[in-house]
Amino acid sequence: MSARPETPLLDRVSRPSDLKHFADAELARLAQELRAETISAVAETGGHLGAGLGVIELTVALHAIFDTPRDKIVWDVGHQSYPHKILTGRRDRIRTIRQKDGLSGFTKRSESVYDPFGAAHSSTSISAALGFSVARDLGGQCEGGLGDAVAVIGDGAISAGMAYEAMNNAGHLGKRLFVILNDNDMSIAPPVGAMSAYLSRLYAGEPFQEFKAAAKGAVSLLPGPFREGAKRAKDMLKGATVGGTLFEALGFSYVGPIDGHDMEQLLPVLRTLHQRATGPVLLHVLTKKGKGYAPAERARDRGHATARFDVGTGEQKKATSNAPSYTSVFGKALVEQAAKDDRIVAVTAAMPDGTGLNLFAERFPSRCFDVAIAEQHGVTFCAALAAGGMKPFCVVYSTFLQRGYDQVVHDVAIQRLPVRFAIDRAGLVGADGATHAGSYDIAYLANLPGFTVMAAADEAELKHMVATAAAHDDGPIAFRYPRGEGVGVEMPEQGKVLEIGKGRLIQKGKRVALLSFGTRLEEVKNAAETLAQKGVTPTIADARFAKPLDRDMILELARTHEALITLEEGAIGGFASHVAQLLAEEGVFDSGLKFRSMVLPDKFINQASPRDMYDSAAMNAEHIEAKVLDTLGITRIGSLRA
Ligand SMILES: Cc1ncc(C[n+]2csc(CCOP(=O)(O)OP(=O)(O)O)c2C)c(N)n1
Ligand SMILES: CC(=O)[C@@H](O)[C@H](O)COP(=O)(O)O
Ligand SMILES: [Mg+2]
Repeated sequence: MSARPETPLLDRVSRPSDLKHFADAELARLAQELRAETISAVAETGGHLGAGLGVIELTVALHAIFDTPRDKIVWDVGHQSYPHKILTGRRDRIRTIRQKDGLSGFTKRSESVYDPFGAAHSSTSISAALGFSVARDLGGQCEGGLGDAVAVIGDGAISAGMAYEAMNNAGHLGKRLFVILNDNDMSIAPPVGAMSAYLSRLYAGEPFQEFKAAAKGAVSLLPGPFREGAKRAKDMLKGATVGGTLFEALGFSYVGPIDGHDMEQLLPVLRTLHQRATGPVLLHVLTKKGKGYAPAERARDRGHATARFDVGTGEQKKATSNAPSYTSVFGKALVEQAAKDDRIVAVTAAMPDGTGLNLFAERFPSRCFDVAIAEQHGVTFCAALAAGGMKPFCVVYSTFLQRGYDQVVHDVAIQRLPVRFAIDRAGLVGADGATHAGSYDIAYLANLPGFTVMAAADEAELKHMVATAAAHDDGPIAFRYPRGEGVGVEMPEQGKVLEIGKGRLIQKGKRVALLSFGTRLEEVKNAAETLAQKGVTPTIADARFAKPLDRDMILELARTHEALITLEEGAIGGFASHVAQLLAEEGVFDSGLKFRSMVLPDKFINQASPRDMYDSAAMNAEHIEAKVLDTLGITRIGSLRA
């Protein structure tokens, strides 16, 4: 472990109000200490590094000028909030971030009064800040009080429609509200789209340099609101406003762009805005993702997310893997299918690397579309691609597909369009916690008429499902697979097209049948080994499909066993509900089948390792074993219940 940095000024900060006693030069030095502390902490824990390093100065300046927790700072996504957490009384726990029982990697209301609004999915901050402003003006009350509201939103996050819905509303209402556009010209990958190009144009011209000089000149004159300084500051705001920006058309005063790492610009400009704003203001701040830590600045993703690392060298401490990741298996399998069929196209919403589509983009650049953070648009775009005779793969994390659910129902399912949904990060994902859990897709897709829903039990199955989806033209089809590496099974040369609605028998046993949907199958096999030592040999089946169900196989399992237990990495209302519905309708319960389901519990599970999270969900091998024994009346499971 590297030595902790010397932080004499930061050591004097236990809450943001302590910053009020610092002179501007001290605030600038404090920012450097905060940067060193952030690097040192993330080196120990891993996590989102680059975004936080890019907003160090902004974080200090906001807390020095605004009055939190009365004023509400809403960090979009929240992955850049580590420095904010350090300044807001959580420094002593910052080295627990993203760990079991530790701080969340995002802002979280239950964690601190200084996190007025939780996040993790992007582009919600302006809506939330506007809500606080309106509540304030209507006399609302909340913990910490209600003062100003400040949304800090990145250039990536501001690509999403929701941000414009909020600005449209805010511009109309005209209430005092601060939006800080943190423009580092990066999303997770380099940003794409016309909006990104537009933002670049805003700072391509000269005003930036003029503004810098004006801001520096104003330092000695501020803060007296009615003295010469005020006049200079006001002139500065007027002069900096680039006429005719999109933001002005939406009813905001646009200010900037300013250098977000230069406290001599940030402090006076923010002070001026704080003193004088009467309506919605958008301050455009230019920053560098990963700022101040060379390995992050150099990295392709600017240190967006990192494993634990050595501070001196920047070398990350990654565990070696024994099997390929599901994501890479998917990426390669899709390239193989696309090489045979030029109607296959692929769509990602700002996650080309995370979804493995980078491989596809390299090979078929004209058939791969990064639509930016715009899941809703991405889904409808795919629907029309399908209507136009293409074979679109909408490749998305389970949790982010939630954003596009109406589009899934209205544009895809109702029109029965053959969009292929490749759903990565299915189930519990680990360090990102509850906001990123892929818990709901089985339930929210399998309830849609005409949808085919599959889950891969291992990486070979995933390859087959890619082939199956490519071949499936009869309506929408989805297949899900988890974060992380596969189980190390032998990989087939070719993906084979699976028969729709047919599962597979893995092991024939007696008394109890374990019907698994997805990658719990490995845990089921492990449980079966231990059960065998206790004289119980379960039948094991892989359902493959939650919709359509393999009715014949399920009814046969029910007919030939005393007990049937389903398993899935999803919330209540998914695969098990469909099986239960089938069994009920077929009258199977009338003859006394013992039916149990192992689903995610009805609670949000905080971050931990995936294994620990499945432990708290009571869904690992030992829980399966206990469930079998309990169901068969062999022993009770009390001690293993979640
Ligand atoms: C709805 C949604 N889609 C995708 C993501 C994944 N994601 C997290 S951060 C991020 C990039 C955000 O870029 P930006 O807002 O510019 O912030 P920066 O990291 O550059 O500071 C993405 C795509 C998300 N959190 N939410
Ligand atoms: C903040 C955010 O939403 C992403 O950075 C997310 O943490 C990525 O998750 P993976 O590490 O699973 O790609
Ligand atoms: Mg950015």
